[in-house]
This record gives sequence, structure tokens and C-alpha cells, in this order.
Amino acid sequence: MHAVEVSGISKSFGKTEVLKDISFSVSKGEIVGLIGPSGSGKTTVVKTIIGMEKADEGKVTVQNQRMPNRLLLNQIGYMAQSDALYMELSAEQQLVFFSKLYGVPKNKRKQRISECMGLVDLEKDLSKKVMIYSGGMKRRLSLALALLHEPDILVLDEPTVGIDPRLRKQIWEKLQLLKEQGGSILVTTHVMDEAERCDRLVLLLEGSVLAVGTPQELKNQFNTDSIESIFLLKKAGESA
Ligand SMILES: Nc1ncnc2c1ncn2[C@@H]1O[C@H](COP(=O)(O)OP(=O)(O)OP(=O)(O)O)[C@@H](O)[C@H]1O
Repeated sequence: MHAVEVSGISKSFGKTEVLKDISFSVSKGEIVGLIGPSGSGKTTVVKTIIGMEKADEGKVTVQNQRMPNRLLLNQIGYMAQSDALYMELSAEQQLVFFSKLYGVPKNKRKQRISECMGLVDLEKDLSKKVMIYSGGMKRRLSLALALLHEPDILVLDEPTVGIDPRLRKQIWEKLQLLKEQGGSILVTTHVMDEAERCDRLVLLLEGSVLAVGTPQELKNQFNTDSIESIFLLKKAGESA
């Protein structure tokens, strides 16, 4: 059983088809990277998985159950590309609010909040209003929120944008650990050294899956030494 299975999803906005017959899966204990140029459809795929967008064709299942399904949302930690945060609340108020929403037991809340904020290096900023957080701090808080209820499945849309290299490394170590503990992680990224840390990659180009494989398999397949150059080769090939 796959943790997440995307089967033949297509989606149009008006007359523009932005996803064309996309299929891939994420297994238990696996980090899958969804990689592609800006506008290739990564966010739309992610939103379709969690049920924020509806596919015109195809289906998404999470732990063998068809999405959208509100009950399954408790098992998914979702981090959107644009931070969905309450500016007027302090980080702590926000974390408490979400821990209630996600059903984190009362006696575990404090510990979970402190663990998640520790991971993103924001423990000292707990009582500050989100309004005065920097862009990077908001990203980090969004990640802490996604991890709060210890979900089996993480769906992270560009989680490390605006995060400095030291913390990015720390976050990737945590993702690695979660995966080793049996978590399933789907992450979108533009950052190519992050792509290399994924177990498998789904390369997306103009709404279609260009290829799926481990970073090494893809480099072999396209006879190149970097994932980035696959897209460059493809673009050059198309215009030639
Ligand atoms: N609500 C919408 N209405 C109309 N078009 C949309 C909508 N959402 C996305 N699109 C279009 O769908 C295409 C894919 O967008 P999407 O945000 O999924 O790409 P992306 O790969 O995540 O890009 P980026 O890396 O820049 O975030 C783009 O052409 C975008 O303009």
C-alpha cells in the first residue's frame, strides 16, 4: 500500500491544462521530491493531493482512501507555499490553536510545541506576534505547525525557501529521521542539492511528468551529472 498515490490526474484552469495525466506514488519511509521549473504545476499537484483543488480526471488516494477526505487530514502535515498564519496571534497562541484542532492530547501539547519550535530554532520567539516575524521565520513557523501533530505523511511545498543553510541542513536531518521512523514525505523544491537528498524524484515539466526515479537513475537516464541540467537540456532540446 502506498502512503500517497496519484493516478492519472489532469486539471485545467479555464482553457489552460496545467496538469496532464500525472501519476506517481509515495511509499512509507520514503522522501519523494517534486521538482520542476516555476509554473510546471508542483503546487497544483500538492493542492490536489490534500484536497484543496479538485482534479478534472484521475484520483488521489492517501493510505488507500480517496481524497478529498477531511478525516485523513489529521494524518497529513501540510505546509503551503504561502504561509497561512494568523498575523495577530503570537506563535504560541497559533501553535496551541492548531494542536487543539489536530487533536494533540493536552498533556503532550507543551512538549510538542517546544520540540517543533526547537527544530526550527524559534523557541525564543514563541511569545512574539507573527506580524513581526521575518519571511524566513514565518516559513519556519509554518513547518513547525505542519509537524505539530506528528503526522504519518508530510506534504511540504517549498519548505526551505528563505531559510539559511545551517537551518536547512537541520530541517533535512529531521526529515531524514522522520522517514527512518516510517514517515512518508512529499516535498517540492527548486533547490537542487535538496533534490539530491530525496529517495526518488518526480520531474515535472509544463504539467507533465518528464521522468521518475532516484537522483542517480535520472542522471544516468539523461546522461548528465546534475538534476538541474536535465531541465536545461530539455529546454535546449525543445528550442533546437
Ligand atoms: N487558481 C488558478 N487559476 C488559474 N491558473 C492557475 C491557478 N493556480 C495555478 N494556476 C496556473 O497553473 C500553472 C501551474 O502553477 P503552479 O503554482 O502549480 O506551479 P508551480 O510549479 O508550483 O510554480 P512555482 O514553482 O512558481 O510555485 C501556472 O501556469 C499557474 O499560472
